Amino acid sequence: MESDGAGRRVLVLNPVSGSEDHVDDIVELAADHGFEIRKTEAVGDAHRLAREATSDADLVAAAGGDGTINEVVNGIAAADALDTTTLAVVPAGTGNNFAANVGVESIEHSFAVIEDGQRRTIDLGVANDRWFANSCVGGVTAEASCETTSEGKREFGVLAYVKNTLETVREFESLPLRVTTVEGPDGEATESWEGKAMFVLVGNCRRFTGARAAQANVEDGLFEVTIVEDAGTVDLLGEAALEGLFGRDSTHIVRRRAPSLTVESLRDSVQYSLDGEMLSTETLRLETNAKALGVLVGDSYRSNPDDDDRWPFNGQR
Ligand SMILES: Nc1ncnc2c1ncn2[C@@H]1O[C@H](COP(=O)(O)OP(=O)(O)OP(=O)(O)O)[C@@H](O)[C@H]1O
Repeated sequence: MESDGAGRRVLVLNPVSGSEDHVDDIVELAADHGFEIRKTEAVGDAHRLAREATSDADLVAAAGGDGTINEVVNGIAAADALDTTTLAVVPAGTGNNFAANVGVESIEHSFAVIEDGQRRTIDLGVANDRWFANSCVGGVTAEASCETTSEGKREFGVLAYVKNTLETVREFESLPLRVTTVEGPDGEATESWEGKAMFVLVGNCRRFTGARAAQANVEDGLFEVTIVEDAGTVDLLGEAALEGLFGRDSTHIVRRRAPSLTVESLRDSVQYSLDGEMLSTETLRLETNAKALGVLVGDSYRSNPDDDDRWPFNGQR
């Protein structure tokens, strides 16, 4: 039921995300919870439908995977309605990374969160002129992300992520890049890294560590940046080699925290994946927009995951 005093509720539904068997359940639950339902029919519809919805709805739910959420966030931003809109997520994609990171476990659970969840104001990222909620990844990961298996998409650690990606790619050329991170509020210095990278992983809501815990601090105005350097002739698919590469003593991983950064290709255009949506460019400028959007979150969401998790920056690893 629509709660007292609430404005209109619109649910943008991608009927072809994930295993495509979610439509009936979501339509029924959404109607029970007072939502008007707008189904997408093609790529780009979720953006348009969300943009249109903001003119008279203050709660917009995105039902689909990370790509659908990305379009909905961009639609809300295009309507200049980030300040006045609350986003809810109904996980109906393959990996549902963003939903997991904000503590939303299933379709049924998402409607419980819509009624009783907490509203947190989270950071969003902007990459050139496109918004993203979860992560921006460049390099082989981006090119391979559409081939990644659903099981692989649920693996969160950088080790599993990189291994899974490399298994889907036979030949890979590393990227000559310059990554310049800008100084942050907690003493982070402006730093420039230049070299050959296999991956550049920029997490807003998502972190890429050796651990499986996936949620980054999404209220701190900072990205968590992980550069995986080209490891040369190592057999990358060997488990032991990967442990050596990406383990705690690794010299092949560069980590930074920064409110903004620039990734410049020293060769051709690079493919980036923004929450799974592709962008190709030579120069990518990334900025956090601190506390940009209200999102309904479940109980397992942590405003500061470092309080109960270990992260390389807090000196515990
Ligand atoms: N009706 C439609 N027909 C075809 N494509 C659509 C339609 N509606 C949305 N799309 C596109 O489907 C793509 C994939 O959707 P989405 O990322 O939400 O699901 P997924 O890939 O199954 O899940 P995840 O990204 O969480 O792994 C998006 O790029 C979106 O633009």
